[in-house]
Amino acid sequence: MDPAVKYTLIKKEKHTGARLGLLETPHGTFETPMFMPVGTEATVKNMSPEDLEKIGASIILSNTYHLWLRPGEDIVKEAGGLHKFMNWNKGILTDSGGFQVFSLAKTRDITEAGVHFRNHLNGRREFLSPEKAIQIENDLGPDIMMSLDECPPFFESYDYIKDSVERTSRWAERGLRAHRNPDWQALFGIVQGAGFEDLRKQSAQDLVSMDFPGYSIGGLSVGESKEEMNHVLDFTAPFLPENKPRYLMGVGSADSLIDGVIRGIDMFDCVLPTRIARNGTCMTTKGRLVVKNAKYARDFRPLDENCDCYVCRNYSRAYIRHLINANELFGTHLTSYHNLYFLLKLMADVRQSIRDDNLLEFREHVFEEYGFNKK
Ligand SMILES: O=c1[nH]cnc2cc3nc(NCc4cccs4)[nH]c3cc12
Repeated sequence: MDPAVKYTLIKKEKHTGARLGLLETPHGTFETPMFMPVGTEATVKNMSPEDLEKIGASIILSNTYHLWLRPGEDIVKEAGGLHKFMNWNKGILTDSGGFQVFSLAKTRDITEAGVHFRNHLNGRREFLSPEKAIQIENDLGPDIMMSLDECPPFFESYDYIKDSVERTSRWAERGLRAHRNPDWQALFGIVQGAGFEDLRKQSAQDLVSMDFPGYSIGGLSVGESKEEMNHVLDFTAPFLPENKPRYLMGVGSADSLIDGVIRGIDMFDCVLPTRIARNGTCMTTKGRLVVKNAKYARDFRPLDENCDCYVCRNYSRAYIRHLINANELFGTHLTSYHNLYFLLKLMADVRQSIRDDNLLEFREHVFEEYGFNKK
């Protein structure tokens, strides 16, 4: 049986662990490394599918937790699945809900069977098991889906993390058994283990022994420093097979994306570009620009003078500032469009620097110009 998703390693960058790859999915073949915009409730906020296509988005995310609670996976299934429901014909990946339960739900209790929590919308008691998460993702119909895992606090005790890793591995096994559509939906295992090298190794080895078509590295971008995240990636990525995609969950700033690619990561997602856009903060090649700031009231330059996106070619800081301050939805559309373009363009430049074997020079340019070296 053909796997739902096939990764081909095209080229290794000469001086780092970076890889140029191709990810074949039932909805197209896409280049990696890639950034995946987040569309939590079956829409990338303030963006149309046409605009997402225009800026080069290949795979977008939606969330099992949110769509299960509202509108219900049954409605999405009846619509013909997520691609039809949201009119997106390229790749879709769903997270499994565990992380959202821990970051959104009120009161939650984790047991071997699964996680009990109160629905953040109506306060009702809910229960999510590894099997239930897989059933929801099978019904939603994404190309790539995640096993139910526990994303523990990064600074928990060794014993807590060890127990959590072992339960996450048992849940991954249960998810594999419950998965109904392995020929057109690729189930990824999620490696946990916080900052402990031996637990990251144990988690990776458990999941690799189950032969998933791809692996996520979870438990990061949860408040630890960028140095700590990079250190965990240094020793975790090599535990994963070279011929499978590696997905770092929740990472989406220019510096972290580049440092993740250097350490062998192929796929990234983050709410950051669209979340900060909603309060008028823009990513630019000269650092962050808070466009609602009064100093831009008469600034008729584009958000970013080095950007060739539709927004930067047609609208000024003064106009976008006005829209954001007037709570005009078009304003957040423009800032969201630009921020997503910025990260997708950055990843295109990263892929080119892998082809040219000059990723470290590109990193230096970005860190210097975009202001990441400033202490
Ligand atoms: O271990 C994980 N398992 C399943 N999903 C995740 C999603 C994740 N997203 C972040 N960080 C990005 C954030 C988004 C919102 C608050 S933090 N870290 C994450 C870790 C996990």
